[in-house]
Amino acid sequence: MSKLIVQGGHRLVGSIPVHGAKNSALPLLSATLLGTTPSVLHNCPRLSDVDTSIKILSHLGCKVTQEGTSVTVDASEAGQYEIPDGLMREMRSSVVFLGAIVARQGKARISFPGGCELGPRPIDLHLKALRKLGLVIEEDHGYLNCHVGKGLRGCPINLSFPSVGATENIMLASSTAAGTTIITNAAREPEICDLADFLNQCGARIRGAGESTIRIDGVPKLHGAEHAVIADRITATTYMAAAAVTGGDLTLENVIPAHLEPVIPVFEEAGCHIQVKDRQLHIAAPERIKAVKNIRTLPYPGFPTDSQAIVMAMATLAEGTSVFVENIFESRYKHVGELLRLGAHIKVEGKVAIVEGVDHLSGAPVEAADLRGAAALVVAGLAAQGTTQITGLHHLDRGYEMIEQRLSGVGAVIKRD
Ligand SMILES: CC(=O)N[C@H]1[C@@H](OP(=O)(O)OP(=O)(O)OC[C@H]2O[C@@H](n3ccc(=O)[nH]c3=O)[C@H](O)[C@@H]2O)O[C@H](CO)[C@@H](O)[C@@H]1O
Ligand SMILES: C=C(OP(=O)(O)O)C(=O)O
Repeated sequence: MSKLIVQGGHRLVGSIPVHGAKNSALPLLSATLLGTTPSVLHNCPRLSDVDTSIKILSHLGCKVTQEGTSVTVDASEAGQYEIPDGLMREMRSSVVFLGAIVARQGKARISFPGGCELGPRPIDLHLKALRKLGLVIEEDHGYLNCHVGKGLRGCPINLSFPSVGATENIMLASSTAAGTTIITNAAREPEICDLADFLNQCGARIRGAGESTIRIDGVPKLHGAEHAVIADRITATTYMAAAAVTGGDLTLENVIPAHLEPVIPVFEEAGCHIQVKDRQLHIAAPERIKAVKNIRTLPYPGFPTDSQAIVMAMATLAEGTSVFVENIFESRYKHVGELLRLGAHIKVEGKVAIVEGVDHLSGAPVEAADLRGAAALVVAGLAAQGTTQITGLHHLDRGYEMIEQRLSGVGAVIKRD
C-alpha cells in the first residue's frame, strides 16, 4: 500500500503552480461529447478522476488523446450510451455524463455514481430536472434506463437546493433541447461559469451562469471548441493552508484570485498577509496563526465545503478556539479522528466542530477517508513534529496532481513510498 511520508516542521518558501480544477475539468470532459467536431481542453489536470472520465469517453466511442495537460476529444463517432457500473462508481462526476449522453444519443443506461463518501449523496434533483425536460427514466435493478421519447424540451426548472452537479446536468441536457430552459436557484460556483463558457464556445446559448438564474436557449447542435480549464481554487487553498501552518511564504501561480474571495478573509483572520496580482496570490504567514472564529460552509460565494477539512487542519495549530459548521454534507468530518491521532483537540457535535488550537502536532500513522480529508492530513503532517505516514492515497490522487513534487519544490520533506 503506497503512503506519503512527511517530515514536518519545514518552512515552505517559494512558488507553486496551481493546476486546473478537477471540478471543472470533469464536466467539461463530459461536455465534449456534445461536439460534432473535436474539442481540445488545455490545463486539464493529470488526476485519476480525469483518467476515469477519459475511460468513460472512450467507452462511449470517442477518440481521446492526451498530451501533457491538453486533452483532445473527437466525439464525432460516439455511438454508445451505457456507462459500466465500475466506471460509474469511480467518481461522483460520472453522473454528469447523463445529461450529455441523452442530449447526444437520445438514450442512456447508467448506475448510481460513487465519489467521496460525505453522507448521503442522492441524485434526485438531477433526475427530477431531467424528467421535467422530457427524459423518461426507469429504475431497473440498480440501473437507470433513460430515453428522450420525442425529444428534450426546454422548460422552467427551480432547484430546491443549488446543486452543482444538477445544474451542470441540466445545462448539458438543455443546450440542444427544443426551446428555452430557465434554471432558478442554480448553483453559482466558478465551475458552472467555466462549463457555460465552453458550451457557448461550442455554439450553445447560455446566459446568466454565475448568477442564480441561468437561461439556456436550445440550439440544434454543437461543434467542438478549444478551451483552458480554470485554476483549481481548492488546491490553491490547500497550498495556502500549507504556508499558514509552516510560517511560510508562498506565491501561487496561475490562480484566479476572484475565485478565492470566499477563503482569503479566513486566512487574513488567521494573521496571514495576502496579496493578489493578476494570476498570482502571495501568502506570508505569521510565526503562529490565530483562530478562525466562525467558518460556515455554504454554496458559492459562501465558504466552500471542499475547503473545510483543509482549513480545519490549519486551525488545529492556531492560538485560540475555532468553530466550523458544515452545512452542505451530513458526514464531512471523517478527517477529525485522524487529526486527533496527530494530537489535535477537536470536538464534533452534529454539524459543528470546535477546534481548540494546540502548540504542536506530533507525527503519527494516519489514513485518509476522502479526498479533502487526505489533503488536510498532508497540511497537518507538514507542521507536525516528527514523521507522519499517510495512507489512503487513492483519495488524494483524485484531486491533487503531483502534490509531493510541488511541496518538495518549496522546502517540504515529503516523499511517496
Ligand atoms: C465533482 C464535483 O463538482 N463535486 C463537487 C460538487 O459535488 P455535487 O455536485 O455532488 O454537490 P451538490 O451541490 O450536488 O450537493 C450539495 C448538497 O445537495 C444534496 N443533493 C445534491 C443533488 C441531489 O440530487 N440531491 C441532493 O440532495 C447533496 O447531498 C448535498 O448535501 O459540489 C459539492 C458542493 O460544493 C462539492 O463538495 C464537490 O466537490
Ligand atoms: C467531494 C469532492 O469530489 P466528488 O464530488 O468528486 O466526490 C471534492 O472535490 O472535494
